[in-house]
Amino acid sequence: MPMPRILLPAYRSLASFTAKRTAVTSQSNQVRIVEVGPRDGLQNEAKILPAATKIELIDRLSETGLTTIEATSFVSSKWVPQMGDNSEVFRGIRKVPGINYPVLTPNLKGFESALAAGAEEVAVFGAASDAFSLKNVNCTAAEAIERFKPVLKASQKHGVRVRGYVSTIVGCPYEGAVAPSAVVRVVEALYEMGCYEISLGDTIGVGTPGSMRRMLDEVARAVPAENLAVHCHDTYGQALSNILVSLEYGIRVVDSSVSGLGGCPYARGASGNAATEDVVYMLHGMGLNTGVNLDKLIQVGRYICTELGRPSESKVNRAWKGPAVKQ
Ligand SMILES: CC(C)(COP(=O)([O-])OP(=O)([O-])OC[C@H]1O[C@@H](n2cnc3c(N)ncnc32)[C@H](O)[C@@H]1OP(=O)([O-])[O-])[C@@H](O)C(=O)NCCC(=O)NCCSC(=O)C[C@@](C)(O)CC(=O)[O-]
Repeated sequence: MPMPRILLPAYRSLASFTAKRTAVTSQSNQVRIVEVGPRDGLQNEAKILPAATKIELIDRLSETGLTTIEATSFVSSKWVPQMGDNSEVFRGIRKVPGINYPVLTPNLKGFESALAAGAEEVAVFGAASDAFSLKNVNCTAAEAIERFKPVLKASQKHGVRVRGYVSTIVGCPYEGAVAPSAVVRVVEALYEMGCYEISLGDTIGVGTPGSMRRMLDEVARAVPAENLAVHCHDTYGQALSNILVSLEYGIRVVDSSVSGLGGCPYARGASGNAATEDVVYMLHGMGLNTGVNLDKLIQVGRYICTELGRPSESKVNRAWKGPAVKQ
């Protein structure tokens, strides 16, 4: 039977990983959501919430069935004041067994502070474009990779898992379109360095299914799909479509932010992530399992939006009339 056209790119990209394919196929109904609202969401909100509210947000998210909740970032508070209470927040949250609470660490100093606060998983964050990297972490993309090496070394010593991010995977706010080969370079470097998963960030949400496919055609050949995640901002309203494309490639980890909070303070014009409520609604509607209780998640979205004094960016949240509505 001829393969449906929509599945062709996924088939091609996975074909070179025959052994891995079995694993992907056997888990293909399970999608893991990485909730980034408390970090990516709140780092870009004008209103800085008290640590107690952030802790309450994370504790409520822990009740929804999510298994990964990015809690905060150990970056300079001069650069990102919204995350200046990182240790207090991380120490204050209830650590539910079975849930990972990763934190961002740009360098060894951040890693050491995260470790002291009790972090068991960290994320290093690189970029495919130098101009963005310079604005974000004050060094080029290649220099950032050098800063990660001691972090990876220390993490191995302390048994801490490391996730990697690559920003500007299809477009940079300062350089424009980004070549897939530039993304591959950073993804490969992070993978070879020991990151267990690499999240591909469309930082300013300019990607379309076309540019995502062109990028994934090359990236999914370089690194197995089971080690990749996607992180799609929704600036141009393309996030769900781009996530759908990533599923075709066998990717089963999706970053999203409750009620679509946030963005990156060093990416001009970037809006929030794909809203977790919208992502979960779409995935469940496709028969995929996330383990997330959508009704509980909706309530958390409403809670944090009330605290921030702004409406939810999630269409599902705004429309939600209760779990009786058939998806
Ligand atoms: C990376 C640095 C620190 C380099 O900043 P720098 O100025 O180049 O660093 P430095 O090593 O020269 O140190 C300067 C000062 O910062 C301190 N410092 C140095 N490191 C740390 C640290 N870890 N924690 C706390 N303080 C730190 C250091 O101690 C010193 O303090 P001083 O002597 O002036 O008092 C800075 O550029 C920074 O913090 N940038 C923040 C970047 C950021 O958080 N961006 C947002 C997250 S990335 C993102 O959102 C994208 C993503 C992941 O979501 C994916 C996507 O959407 O694409």
